[in-house]
Amino acid sequence: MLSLQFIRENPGAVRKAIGEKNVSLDLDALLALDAEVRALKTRIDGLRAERNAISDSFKSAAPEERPALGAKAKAIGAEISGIESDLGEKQAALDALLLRVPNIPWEGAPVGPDESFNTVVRTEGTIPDFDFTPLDHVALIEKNDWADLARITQVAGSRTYCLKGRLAMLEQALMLWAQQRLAADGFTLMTVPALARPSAFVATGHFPGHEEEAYFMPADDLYLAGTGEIALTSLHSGEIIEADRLPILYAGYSPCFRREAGSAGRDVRGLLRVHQFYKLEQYVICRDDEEESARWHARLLANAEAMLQALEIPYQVIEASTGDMGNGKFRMNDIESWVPSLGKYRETHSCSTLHDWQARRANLRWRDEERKVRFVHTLNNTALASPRILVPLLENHQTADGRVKLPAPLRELMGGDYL
Ligand SMILES: Nc1ncnc2c1ncn2[C@@H]1O[C@H](COS(=O)(=O)NC(=O)[C@@H](N)CO)[C@@H](O)[C@H]1O
Repeated sequence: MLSLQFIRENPGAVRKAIGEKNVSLDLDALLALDAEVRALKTRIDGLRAERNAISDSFKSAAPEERPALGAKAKAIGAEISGIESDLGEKQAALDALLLRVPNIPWEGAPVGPDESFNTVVRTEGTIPDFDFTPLDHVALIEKNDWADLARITQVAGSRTYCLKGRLAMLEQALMLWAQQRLAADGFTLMTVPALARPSAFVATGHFPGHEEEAYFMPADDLYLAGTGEIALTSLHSGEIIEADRLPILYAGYSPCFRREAGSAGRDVRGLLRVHQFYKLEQYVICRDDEEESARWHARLLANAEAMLQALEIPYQVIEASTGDMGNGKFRMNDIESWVPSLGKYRETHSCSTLHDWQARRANLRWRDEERKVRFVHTLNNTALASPRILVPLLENHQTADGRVKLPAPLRELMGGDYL
């Protein structure tokens, strides 16, 4: 969310962001509502002042004047409550529109309505040149009995899986390895719940707009989050964080649930796109300073790239277009990992700077050195998301005999050179 003051003072920039991010929002209607709300508040203030003047004069008024004064004060009170109910409705309508105002994208973002306008920033790693016909991850799994991808669906429905044996162990080893790396880098590991209130989805910007992507439990008024970002963004809601506690660095580990409502027919084979997965999330709360946010964006991206380099997975870094980055983002870089069986790169990480857009929605504030209370900045990036990361890992490291050679950092944890 942007501040009303910023919107009033920069309507052109906001209108441009609405257009470049393909947001359906009538800014003129928002500004008109804002003017009406301000006019009603001014009117109420005037009437309250008038009523106060009457009550002040009441004491010194002659007895015969008092009934008329009382009647006037009563009439003013009735007029105020009439305006207040109108104000309440208009304020609610204004608040709903404010939640839809997109963040201003950084000037380096490719301008375009969707991911086809994303650009490749850099490509790292060597795409494997197999001297045999490589298998895809499903064939490798079936050959080695590393998961159940079929019978489990009679229990859990489509887009579900059950990792088995060494592959199940590898997922745990990968997560521990990534958690240890982030802990060594100053991030506090947090195992956060997927259960979350609707307000937590509003805070991140998932709601309004993406309600159909989340599983909902009406009896509890709870949703299942698709990312640990949701719990971490609202964890400190309502607090005023002291300057010396910033930056707060969390490594949020959680199960993630997504209905994939809009993905019918896409990635239906295997582990790329499932309803329940596990993610280690890099999350930063820092002071509202654009340079500091830019430094953390680079750090979160570098952390993820370093992991992919250690795992010897070829990848490319993507600069997200204005239409692909989403409402709340100032900047988003995805990392796409090479999937041999598809002959292309597929997204495995997503790194975002949001400035104070989430902080305003989550009421996340800090007290600066001059004791001024301000909204913080938030950032997030995937550290590892499994089982999707297993797809490039298995496929890039497969051998002619259908085994998988483990990248060096995992061999000790996995007790051997091969999965
Ligand atoms: N349905 C899914 N199945 C498997 N993995 C998924 C699914 N949806 C997302 N992911 C993984 O989770 C990563 C992050 O998802 S994201 O929506 O792009 N971004 C976020 O959730 C941010 N909080 C950064 O992690 C993706 O890059 C992908 O690796």
